Amino acid sequence: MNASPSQSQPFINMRELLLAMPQQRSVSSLLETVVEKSAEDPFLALTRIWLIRPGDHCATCPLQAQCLDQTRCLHLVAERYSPGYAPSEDLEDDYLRIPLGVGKVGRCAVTGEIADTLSLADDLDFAVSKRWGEAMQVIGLAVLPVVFQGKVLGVCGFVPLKEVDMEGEGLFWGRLVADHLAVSITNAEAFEQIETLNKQLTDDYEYLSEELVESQAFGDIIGQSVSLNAVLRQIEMVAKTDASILITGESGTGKELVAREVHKRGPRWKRPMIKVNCASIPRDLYESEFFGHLKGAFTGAVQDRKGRFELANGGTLFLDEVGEIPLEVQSKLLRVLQEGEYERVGDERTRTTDVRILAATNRDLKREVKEGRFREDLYYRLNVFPIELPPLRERTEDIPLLALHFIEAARRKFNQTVKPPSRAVLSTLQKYSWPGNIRELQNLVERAVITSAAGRLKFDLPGVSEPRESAAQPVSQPAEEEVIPEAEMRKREKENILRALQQAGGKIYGDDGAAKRLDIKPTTLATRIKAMGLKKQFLPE
Ligand SMILES: Nc1ncnc2c1ncn2[C@@H]1O[C@H](COP(=O)(O)OP(=O)(O)OP(=O)(O)O)[C@@H](O)[C@H]1O
Repeated sequence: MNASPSQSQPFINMRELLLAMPQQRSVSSLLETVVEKSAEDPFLALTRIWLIRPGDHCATCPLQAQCLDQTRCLHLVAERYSPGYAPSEDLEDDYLRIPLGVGKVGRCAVTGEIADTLSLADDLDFAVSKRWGEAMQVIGLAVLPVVFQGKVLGVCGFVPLKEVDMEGEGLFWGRLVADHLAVSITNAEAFEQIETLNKQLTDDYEYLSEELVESQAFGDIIGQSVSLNAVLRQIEMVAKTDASILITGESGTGKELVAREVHKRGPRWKRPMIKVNCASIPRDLYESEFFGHLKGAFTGAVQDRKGRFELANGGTLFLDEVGEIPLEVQSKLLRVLQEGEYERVGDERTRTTDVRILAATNRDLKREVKEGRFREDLYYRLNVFPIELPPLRERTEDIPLLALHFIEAARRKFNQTVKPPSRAVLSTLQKYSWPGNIRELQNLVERAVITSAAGRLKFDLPGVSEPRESAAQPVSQPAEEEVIPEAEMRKREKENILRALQQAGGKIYGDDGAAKRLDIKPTTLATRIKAMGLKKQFLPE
């Protein structure tokens, strides 16, 4: 039993409670606060709160016939016994749901009026256990409606001890708590709604941004060859990490394009990707280019200048033609890559930077290492994840697509009307060996568009007589690949999601959830499920 409350001041906690209530941002924390603070009051044995909620057991409720509203009833949403008053045995649980209009609590919810508090027998009607009440010698159950702007939200029940003047001071505090509770519930519900809407907005935003990225996925990188697809998969895999990447391949194979794609899809996409063309820097200016300089540090340093590492801080630094960096600069580069520290030329102050390094070269860096022209430790630093771009002659399937892509781009750029090339022309383009790779193809197409007469493209392939336009059909589609209509795509996406949900037993989150199987974020999946109206079928109620 509780220590005698006679020395304590009744309802002392209630003042604190009144201050704490409006600060709660969720209904559950609010209810917890009320019952917790009330339980600390030495004059209360038990506090219970019921709120009106949709009826969930109406069909099996034994009191259904007496219920005045067969769709809603009072749900016990919070309760707390004061220390020393907890029942030692399992009690009947009739009070978990109370029909509107039934018993003292149910009547209070209908009339919105404070019920008489001192009749023990009635008090215990469907509200607290009679056995427990008698054993604890409580005087009854004070029942107060929780009313906001004339609408009854629920009922508060306080079980006071004998010492309490429940008709006077007790009633006063009880009323204050119930009234504050009504306002605080309404506020907390509004907060919860705002939170839900906010979350939904964030999810929608995330989803839409993802959709946008997906719709632009590799939008700039054209090609469907097996070797290019392998590169695209590598990009997809590594872009999300912060790993350094060494992109190798002949000149004009798209190394810079790949670097841009990696940056765009990486964690630093909001910050810039700074490019340094290491082949175009004069030998004695490398340091200044990388790390910056102070005014007067050398002849020509007329003002302070930031280096590329400083500019790229927080973002990505793309070291193009990295194999051209002289040995003496390589050690300084290694230091900044290892420790993130560097000094501007002419400055003693050590600065720090945080950059993701993407490097590209058309040299065989391994051989450069072997022959002592490239530091081995730097090579391994840069080559955490290698991506090798195949030359165009090894992916000739991509040539028609690329040619059409460049024709369209050049047509718009130079505002020219051109006829699509015939299959015969595309086939000739495919047979050419393209020493200059995609850049060469692009240049050739641009020239053809500029010099086209009456819309007829004239490709000037070195060493090849002019490819003849046959009378055959012009090619509008480069390959015989199936084009899937939008509605069909949506259908397939929906089926795929359903399949994943079925396999995951309706579970979205977690390692065995559907989102993992689809390799998308659970929030994204949840939004899609909602948008596709799949919720009812697959989500747990
Ligand atoms: N798969 C592709 N789809 C569309 N355009 C491409 C593709 N690959 C390369 N290009 C285009 O070809 C040109 C050369 O590409 P890029 O500059 O990325 O090559 P690179 O390998 O970095 O060349 P270099 O070694 O000379 O620096 C660019 O205009 C680029 O946009």
